[in-house]
Amino acid sequence: KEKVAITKEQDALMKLIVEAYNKHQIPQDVAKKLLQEQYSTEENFLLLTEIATSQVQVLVEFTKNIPGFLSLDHEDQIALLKGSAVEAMFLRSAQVFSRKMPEGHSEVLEERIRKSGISEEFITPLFNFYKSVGELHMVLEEQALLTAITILTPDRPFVKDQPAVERLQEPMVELLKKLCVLQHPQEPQYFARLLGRLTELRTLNHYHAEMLTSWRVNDHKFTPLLCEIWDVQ
Ligand SMILES: Cc1cccc(C)c1Nc1c(-c2c(F)cccc2F)nc2cccc(C)n12
Repeated sequence: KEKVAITKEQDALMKLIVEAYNKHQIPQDVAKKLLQEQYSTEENFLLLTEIATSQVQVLVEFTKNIPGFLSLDHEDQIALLKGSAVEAMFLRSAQVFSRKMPEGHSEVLEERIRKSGISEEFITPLFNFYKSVGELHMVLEEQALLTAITILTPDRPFVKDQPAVERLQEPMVELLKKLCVLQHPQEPQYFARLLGRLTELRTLNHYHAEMLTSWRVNDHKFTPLLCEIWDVQ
């Protein structure tokens, strides 16, 4: 059985990805509002809009720090960001929700999400996904790599040079595979379970698009950044 070891290059790549992933957190003032503002549906939706906007900013900054991303064709960079934003945000919010939240915050956030005018048909898959990510107990390196792999998905709409994106994604998948073997030796199928989450993520794109439309129909206001990344309004 060959010894699985991380090469020097892989270790350097991992450090870059984790550093980028750690660099950007949701601003503290938004997290503080989570506990202070009152609970009206309007207030909750405004708060979620603020969190979503800061998550898009965090996503853009993280993506720019993925080695090689900025050397891709500029239109492909935009296509990858727009194509992966929902999945990357679900992943990050699932990780924040299931792990990073200070005691009791996740209950408050859950309450606000449930009382923000979002239809039940979206709430259920959202929390099912949060739960399934929480159960994986991913380490930070796995979270950061999985997010980078999601962003570097070659077959997003309008991506012209897919092989160039594959060349960036491939080494990350290889590295994640090794990491899973090293971090979860007693669970040989762990890597497959992680990739299974990516498949589940893709189904959430559909729910998110429906949710955006229903919000627009009810004349909910978004921020310019949310309008830009999801081509609304
Ligand atoms: C921050 C948040 C956390 C949990 C659930 C929700 C609904 C939100 N908020 C939004 C999300 C979103 C996200 F930011 C992360 C995960 C899944 C998401 F649906 N997308 C959007 C798009 C327009 C407006 C908002 C309020 N919004």
